[in-house]
Amino acid sequence: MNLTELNRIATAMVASGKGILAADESSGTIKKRFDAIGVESTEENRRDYREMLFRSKEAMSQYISGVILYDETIWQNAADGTPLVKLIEQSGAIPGIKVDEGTQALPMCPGETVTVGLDKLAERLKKYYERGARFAKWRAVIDIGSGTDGRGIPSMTAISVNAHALARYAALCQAAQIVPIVEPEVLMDGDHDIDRCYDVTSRVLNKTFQELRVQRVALEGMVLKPNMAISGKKCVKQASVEEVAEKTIRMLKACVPAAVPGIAFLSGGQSDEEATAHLNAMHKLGPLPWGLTFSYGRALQAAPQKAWSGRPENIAAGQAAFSHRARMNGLASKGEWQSSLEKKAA
Ligand SMILES: O=P(O)(O)OC[C@H]1O[C@](O)(COP(=O)(O)O)[C@@H](O)[C@@H]1O
Repeated sequence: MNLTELNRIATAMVASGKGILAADESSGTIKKRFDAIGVESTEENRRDYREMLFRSKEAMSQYISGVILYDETIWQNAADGTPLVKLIEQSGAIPGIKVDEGTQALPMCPGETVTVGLDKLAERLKKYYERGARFAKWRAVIDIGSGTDGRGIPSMTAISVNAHALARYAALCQAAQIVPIVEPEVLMDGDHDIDRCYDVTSRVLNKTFQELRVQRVALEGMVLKPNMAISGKKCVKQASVEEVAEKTIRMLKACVPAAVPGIAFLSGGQSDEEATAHLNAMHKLGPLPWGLTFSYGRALQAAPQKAWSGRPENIAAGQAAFSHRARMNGLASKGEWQSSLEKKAA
């Protein structure tokens, strides 16, 4: 393992003013997104849509540091035969790959899951590296709620097995000279308040870093992709932007060692503008010990998906919508965003 090189890539992934495009929706998730805009989820439509994003010159060259791909996409070529990975590289961004294989029900823990995909991972990573991937991603999913048997979740069992798998994955990545994005997502579904999210996320992060240490993962060669400390979607009292920023930074400072080069948030179902405003507000609380940016899926893609709607004549509009969101988030990653910039563009 060349840790200097892993650290160089991890640092580039969270460079100031840039962030990560999460375009790694699995087949089920992209179908849901396409259903919402009335587009059939065929291999060609998925390719055309993603090609549109990767050919968005302004967004890709100025505001996007890296792109997380799904297995299908990393092997796909653009309509003119250029591998999509090459389009990303040519724009100056780093290609990455989602390597988890989704979740499975966790035995003895009703309503909870464990993320799978460790079998043969070493061999898969080798092939992805040869294809150009320089980082990878694995998402663990932790739910907050009463649980199907009323005992309350998450259980320590779910937190522990997911942290163990994340660390196993991260160690395999580093051995393959690939930077692991470690993503323990605490879902914002439910009616819990921000303080419950803060407590659960803190437990999850602490356990994850404990496992990373036990399994000898070099913290200097990884990126963390966490959720923010935020109110559940159905919570009657929604925390303000300032409260989300203040509690998220307090939580991360308590749980994430400064040796980690960067943190890149998931958007988790926040609206586009909320996700931008929260990241921006956090930068007002600096200086921070790590790079802090976005790795958004929905909050970067909802607008371009709508503008495109599967029509070739809408490609320019889709790219303009993507470039706008990328620019807004790029500014937020420096604390330089203002809501008036959104209105101006509209
Ligand atoms: O399709 P999956 O595997 O459920 O992944 C869901 C998505 O969640 C993410 O981790 C975060 O996306 P969001 O910003 O939309 O929450 C993406 O990288 C990924 O595409």
